[in-house]
Amino acid sequence: MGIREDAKEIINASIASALPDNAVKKALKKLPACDGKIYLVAIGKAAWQMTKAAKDELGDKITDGVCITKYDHVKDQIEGIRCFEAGHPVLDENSVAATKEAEKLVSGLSKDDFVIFLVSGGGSALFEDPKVPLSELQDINKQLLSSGASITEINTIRKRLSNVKGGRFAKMCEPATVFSIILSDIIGDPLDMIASGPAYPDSATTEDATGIINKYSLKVIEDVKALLTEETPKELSNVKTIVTGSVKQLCASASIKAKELGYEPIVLTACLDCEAKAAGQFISAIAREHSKDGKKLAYIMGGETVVKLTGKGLGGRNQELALACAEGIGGLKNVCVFSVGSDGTDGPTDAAGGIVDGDTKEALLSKEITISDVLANNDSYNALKLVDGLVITGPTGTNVNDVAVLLIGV
Ligand SMILES: O=C(O)C(=O)CO
Repeated sequence: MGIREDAKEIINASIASALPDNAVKKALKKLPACDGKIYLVAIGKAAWQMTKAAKDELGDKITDGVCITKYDHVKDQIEGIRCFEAGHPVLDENSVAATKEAEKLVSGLSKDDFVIFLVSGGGSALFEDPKVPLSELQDINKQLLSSGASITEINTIRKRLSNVKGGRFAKMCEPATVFSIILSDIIGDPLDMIASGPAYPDSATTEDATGIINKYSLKVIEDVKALLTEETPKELSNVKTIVTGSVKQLCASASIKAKELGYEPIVLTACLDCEAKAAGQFISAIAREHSKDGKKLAYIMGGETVVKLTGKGLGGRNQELALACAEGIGGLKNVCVFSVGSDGTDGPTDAAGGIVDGDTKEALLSKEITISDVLANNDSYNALKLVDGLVITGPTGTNVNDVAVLLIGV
């Protein structure tokens, strides 16, 4: 089998291991006895998959439920659950309409009732009842997403402009108990930041929020500035939280599969969070150093890089990482690098990420395309498409960050 086929096996195995089904079922076995009714609200890119697992586990014990996920992520109807699709990475009117359904579901509950709240990344855009006009919030989200701000910084702002984020959804559920199961897609599992923490006390402060606006020179209206000075709930007494899945698991599975395929796996980090281009350059330096070692090696990195948009092209952080790497590994015959998002969508594209090898740079040059120009225009999708460099998985049903692997053959 060739090195690219090995790469594809590692991609499939690591994503499959990060599916939330078993984790959700296991967590629900810890659900205390309930004297009232059980409701379900699920948000995020993995919401459908998590809801399906919950329904399989609890069946008719769920009185009613709302599942909100990204477009094309509802795989089928789930009996007794209303599934909605909405805009991501920037929210839209469907995000707001679906969120209103969830709000209605949890209003007027009793202290004996339970809300099973299934949270996954992507929830910030999909689950929203804005405190500012939708168009204003969409504009701020676009500015934040292209600024190079980290997800923690982005969500610190989002929380203050929302009626459901930053612990406020849990407040709406009072006096019912919220049983929150969180699939982590942020490095270090900061529970208040994943999907902007609708059921977790906010650790960030108004000073943090204002600092972020200044740091990235964001243009915001006066109403927004005023909201940033309002504090979010710092304590919640009705929430029990279980965190499942993470990028560490994604890396561990990549490592197991690589070993099975005869590579010596080296997990370098599960918290890669620099600029995508820088990560690609770094990985290519490792490739140049070790490509002549005469051993099959697999360097594994998990995390979530960032992209500071300078151009108008199409791409995503994983595709940029892979393409940046292609520049530095050009000519190395025994090397392949991929970077994929476990959710199956990288940026606003239909690709999960990118895959490159020592021939990629030459293949692009033969089409008069230089990698530096493509990166300057953030157009990695269109370049990789021309050289069989896209990894397409479709929506995977999970969301636990990204994994990048450098494979060195003999
Ligand atoms: O906030 C989100 O929606 C994220 O994707 C990070 O959890």
